[in-house]
Amino acid sequence: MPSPHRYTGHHHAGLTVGLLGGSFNPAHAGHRHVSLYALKALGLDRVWWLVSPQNPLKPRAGMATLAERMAEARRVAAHPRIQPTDIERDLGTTYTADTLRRLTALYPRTRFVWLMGADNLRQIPLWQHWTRIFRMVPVAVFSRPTYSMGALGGKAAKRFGRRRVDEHRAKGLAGLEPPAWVFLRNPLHPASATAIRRARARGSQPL
Ligand SMILES: Nc1ncnc2c1ncn2[C@@H]1O[C@H](COP(=O)(O)OP(=O)(O)OP(=O)(O)O)[C@@H](O)[C@H]1O
Ligand SMILES: O=C(O)c1ccc[n+]([C@@H]2O[C@H](COP(=O)([O-])O)[C@@H](O)[C@H]2O)c1
Repeated sequence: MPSPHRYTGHHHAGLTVGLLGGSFNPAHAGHRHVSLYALKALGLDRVWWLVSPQNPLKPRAGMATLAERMAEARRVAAHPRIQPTDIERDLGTTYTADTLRRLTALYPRTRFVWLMGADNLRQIPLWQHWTRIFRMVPVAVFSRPTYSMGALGGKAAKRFGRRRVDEHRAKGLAGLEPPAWVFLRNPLHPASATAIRRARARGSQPL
């Protein structure tokens, strides 16, 4: 199957696509776990893993090449509906607000949902034009060990508090007018890329 960005808009007519942006340095079972949960809970047709050329807030040191991260993401995804893509490289975007503006223009009939872990809900007020992200597409946030409480008490959750929908409406989220977001009570998954990098540096398995 070709990578998603080589499709043209009309092939995507009517599809509902979750976008999981990340450094994927490296991809791990946690990414796969939340993607499978999102496919089901949100009724998505696809999840695209947007393997970021470079997170604007993360150091370049220790970042594997995009080609290496893509290759590992393909191995880890191993599911026909989970599609790693380096489309941000082709679009020339690193800021999520820019990526979403370009994707929604390129695929006008596709319904996109932005997916992220609770750590990023906490951090998103530091992203460029972050409120535009909430105004462009519905957002689904995954529970993640240690982060969920802090995220729900954070600035983004408060700012868009009145636009939060209950999880029992998660299936309809993609069809709601943004801003609309849901906090998913998915089973927790402990994997983290930081832990994997540390373990690899020590030559051991992550705990
Ligand atoms: N175990 C997990 N549970 C829930 N969400 C996760 C999990 N791992 C990653 N995510 C989410 O997936 C997206 C991409 O994650 P990313 O590639 O940054 O991995 P990471 O493990 O958070 O990396 P790092 O430790 O380097 O920050 C982010 O929105 C992140 O919150
Ligand atoms: O737009 C921004 O300013 C911005 C700042 C930090 C992170 N992001 C995006 O957030 C997603 C998660 O990044 P990461 O590195 O935590 O996996 C990824 O798609 C990044 O491009 C975006």
